[in-house]
Amino acid sequence: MIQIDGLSKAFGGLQAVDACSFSVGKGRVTGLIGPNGAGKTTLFNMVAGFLKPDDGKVVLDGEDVTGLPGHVLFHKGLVRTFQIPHEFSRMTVRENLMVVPPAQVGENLIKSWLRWSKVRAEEIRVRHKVEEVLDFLSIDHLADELAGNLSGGQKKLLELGRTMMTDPKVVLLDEPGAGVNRTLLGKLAEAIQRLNEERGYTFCIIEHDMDLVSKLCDPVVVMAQGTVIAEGPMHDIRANREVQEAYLGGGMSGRMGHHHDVARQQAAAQAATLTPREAGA
Ligand SMILES: Nc1ncnc2c1ncn2[C@@H]1O[C@H](COP(=O)(O)OP(=O)(O)OP(=O)(O)O)[C@@H](O)[C@H]1O
Repeated sequence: MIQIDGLSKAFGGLQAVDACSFSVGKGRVTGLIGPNGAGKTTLFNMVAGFLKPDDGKVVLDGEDVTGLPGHVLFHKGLVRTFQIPHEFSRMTVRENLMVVPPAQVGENLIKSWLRWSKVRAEEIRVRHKVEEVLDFLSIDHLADELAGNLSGGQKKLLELGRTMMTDPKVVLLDEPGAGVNRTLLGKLAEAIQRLNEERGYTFCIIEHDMDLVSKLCDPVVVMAQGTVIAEGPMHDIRANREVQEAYLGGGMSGRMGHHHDVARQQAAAQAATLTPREAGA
């Protein structure tokens, strides 16, 4: 689905992403993990068209899309979720879904604004879609709530809902689990799983919560210092010595020190330890 080939990006003297290559397979949920500062977000920004790579290629469904801007990729079915913009917090959940532009918008639709019947038909289609998304994510009860009043986890569900409005082919999720309580985390994970299994969505997910990664992602790609150091099922990744060293060595000190938080440190510690189940106990 997406081939990332030798992608590189430097910021001044810092090589944030360094000849990074891997694939995101169609119909899979690929996890992207690695210590703080490994280059994951920078890589995502290049794949989603928000940052121009210095070198390398991004191929989407056989088409070279390197350096194409985000809105062009969006129309090709590749979307990246973003936090709900500040100014949308005073709109309701339903309104937040209504205003997502359809991915296939083109001149026809713009012209059609002159033709009342087509406008009506489009509005009815969008309204149906909104109700369907609210129902799928079990957030119908929040439809008239202001987005600004939602909890962290509810906001993530709404972000996923906004993505669903565009019927994407491949979705890049940047830390869907961050700041989400356990109950909503289960709901979010289930929604991602169902979108993948029932609707064929392909996902690539950056995540620090290793439980969530084990539950959702196969394969898992590990980045450290801008390159891919391991790739495979989570079970193998946890046992991989180079991965353990990346987390315990550079990961928690030195160049990576731009932000630390407890969850990330726990995730790093977790990645380096076999759970009893995985150790065969
Ligand atoms: N716009 C920028 N200008 C300068 N340096 C940057 C910029 N964006 C990222 N970096 C640096 O590039 C390196 C990779 O950062 P990136 O955010 O991609 O890592 P990450 O793996 O996503 O980390 P985290 O898990 O902490 O979010 C870091 O050292 C970071 O400080």
